[in-house]
Amino acid sequence: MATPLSDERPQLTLVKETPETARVFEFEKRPRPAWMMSGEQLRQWAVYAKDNTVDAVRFHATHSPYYLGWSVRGYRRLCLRWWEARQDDYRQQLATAKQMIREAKSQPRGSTRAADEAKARALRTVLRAEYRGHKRQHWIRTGVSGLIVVAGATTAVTMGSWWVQLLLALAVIFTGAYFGRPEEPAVKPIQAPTRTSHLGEETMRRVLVESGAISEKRAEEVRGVGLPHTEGPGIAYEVDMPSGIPAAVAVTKKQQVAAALAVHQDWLDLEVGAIESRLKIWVASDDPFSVVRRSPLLDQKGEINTFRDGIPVAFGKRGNPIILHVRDTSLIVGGATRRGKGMLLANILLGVAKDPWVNIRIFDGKGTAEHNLYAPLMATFVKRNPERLAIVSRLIKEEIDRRSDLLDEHGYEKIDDSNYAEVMKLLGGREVFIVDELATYTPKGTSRWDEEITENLSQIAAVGAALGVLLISITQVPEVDVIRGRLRQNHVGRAAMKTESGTASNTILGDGMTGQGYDASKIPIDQAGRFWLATPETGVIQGRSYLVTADDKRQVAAEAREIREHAVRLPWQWHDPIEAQLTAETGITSAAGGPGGKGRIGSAPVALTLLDHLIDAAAGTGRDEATRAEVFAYLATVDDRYGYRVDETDGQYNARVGKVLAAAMKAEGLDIKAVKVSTAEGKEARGFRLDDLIAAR
Ligand SMILES: Nc1ncnc2c1ncn2[C@@H]1O[C@H](COP(=O)(O)OP(=O)(O)OP(=O)(O)O)[C@@H](O)[C@H]1O
Repeated sequence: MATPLSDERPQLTLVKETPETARVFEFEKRPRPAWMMSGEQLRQWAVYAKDNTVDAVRFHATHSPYYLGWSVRGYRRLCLRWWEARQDDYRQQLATAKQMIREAKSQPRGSTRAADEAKARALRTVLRAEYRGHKRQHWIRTGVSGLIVVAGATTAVTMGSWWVQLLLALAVIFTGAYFGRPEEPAVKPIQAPTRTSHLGEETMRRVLVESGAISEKRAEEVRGVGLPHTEGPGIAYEVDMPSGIPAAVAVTKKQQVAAALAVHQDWLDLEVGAIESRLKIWVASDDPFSVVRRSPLLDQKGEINTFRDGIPVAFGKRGNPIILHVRDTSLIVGGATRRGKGMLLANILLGVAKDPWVNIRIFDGKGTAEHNLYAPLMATFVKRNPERLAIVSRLIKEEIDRRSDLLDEHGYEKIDDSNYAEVMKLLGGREVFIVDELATYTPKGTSRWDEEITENLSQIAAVGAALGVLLISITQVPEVDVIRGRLRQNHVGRAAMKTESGTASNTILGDGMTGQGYDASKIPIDQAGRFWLATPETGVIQGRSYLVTADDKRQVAAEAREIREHAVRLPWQWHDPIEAQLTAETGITSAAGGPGGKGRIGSAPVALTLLDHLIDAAAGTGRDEATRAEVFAYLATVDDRYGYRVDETDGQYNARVGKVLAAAMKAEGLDIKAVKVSTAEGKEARGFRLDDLIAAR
């Protein structure tokens, strides 16, 4: 018995498998517009369309004076076209035929001349006939279309109602306007707008999402507050973050925000606004420190009260002046060589020089001529003399005690704006005590007095400010053995010019500052004078000092001299207890730079080398370089061998002192080559650059 076929077995068939029917391509369903699907949407659409129409009518109505102008231009263009069509290029062709006749006539008599002339004349005749025909045709076409237009218009005007006339008038204007459209687009597209110039709500949404401060789905919740507006060289704006997200989140993403805006993070300010969720942003589309600015003090005449008003020494990111209150913040300025420490000091000096109540005392450890111009104003001015610094710093410490007692005796708690004038008279002014180049004085082993100097300066920095004694220390060697821990800590204000390394930057600004983004080693090399400043009043900010030229210094020194003379505050006009004591102890004064007026004083000055003199000579020109002639002239003031001899010609003099200099340089082991420099008149000459000389030191 045959077993029944199991269900699982495939059915056998003799017919080949039928191929699958070809798939019909399926279109995606066409989406229907929302207004078709719902009455509500349709009503909205109608309102929208109506508003648009009203807007369009209003816009075009207010622009009708333009369209009338276009229309006039359009009809003029049509007339020109009509005239050109009438001429076609027959005139040109006729002119060519006439030229051909002239050329044929100019040929020598003969068969070719006659034949060429005949051919040209025949051509002219044919062209004239064709031209006449063309003009006739043109007139007929003009006549017919003109007749239709005139008849139609007359009928419409005479028989049509007012709206037909209106339509006709509009058609006339429209036709003219159409042909009279301006050839250039009326509004030129703004040229390559920078991304930052579009700072607004939309940009901020994108930027905050791209920087990772908020998620994409919350971007719509970012709201602009007020309008983006220009502030200094950039644009300022405020936005409210989505609820629950503090603005501080965006502030921590400064680098990413800067990247999203396509700017450097130094060109950007991010701050938390009046409420936690409000973000204040300021951004420039270019480096705000790439410019050089002049001190506003140079235009200010008369005396200055630096205690009350401070000194504008630099400009900030937004072009705003950075005011240094030389009042209760001792300051340390550090940075690599030629990076602008001296320029910041020059700005401070502009202010204090014109404040008659400030006793300026400078200990210049570099020994250059940088401060010589101010010498006549200075209560104390000494170059490279550690022993004298040790004495003066001790005397200033004693002066602090004297001041404290005096204030106490007279019932003053401290110096402030209300008692300023009386207290100044009582104390004999404020002290601004500047040590320019700590490395000459404080590192271990530089002199017998290094410990004493470091200790005295640390104490003055710590307690002096409250009693009107302010210390400003400068160093190009920001290393811990130069600015020993206590000395640095006691300087409340710190300014770091470009440094060689992040460690050097931290030595000035404080440990861990690079980690927070305050790294002076990252300051661009081509922006001398730029710095990070940390003071209690300013917080940590960036700035660039104003440029002060040698001429500016001269001008200010002269003004300051008058101001101080008038106020009876020039060094010899008032009793200075510190200089009196110093003279008693050492037998020599250093008021106004001492007897020579250049700060070279004392029984044991650091011996000045030839290199010191060369540096003085180059710095003294105000151009940071000196020609050989200028160097010789300077050396002649310190060494007789460089002076002119009787009967010596210029050539002989130059040859002789050139040899003396070469021999002296060799003896000191100085290997500095004379290079091309500019003279004061801008010509070329051989000489020495200050940078090279300082590098040699
Ligand atoms: N704010 C500034 N704007 C423009 N140029 C500046 C500025 N500051 C400094 N410079 C330029 O840099 C040069 C060096 O500046 P400065 O003499 O102040 O440096 P320094 O750090 O004191 O040098 P040194 O190491 O010799 O003490 C200046 O001669 C000037 O040309």
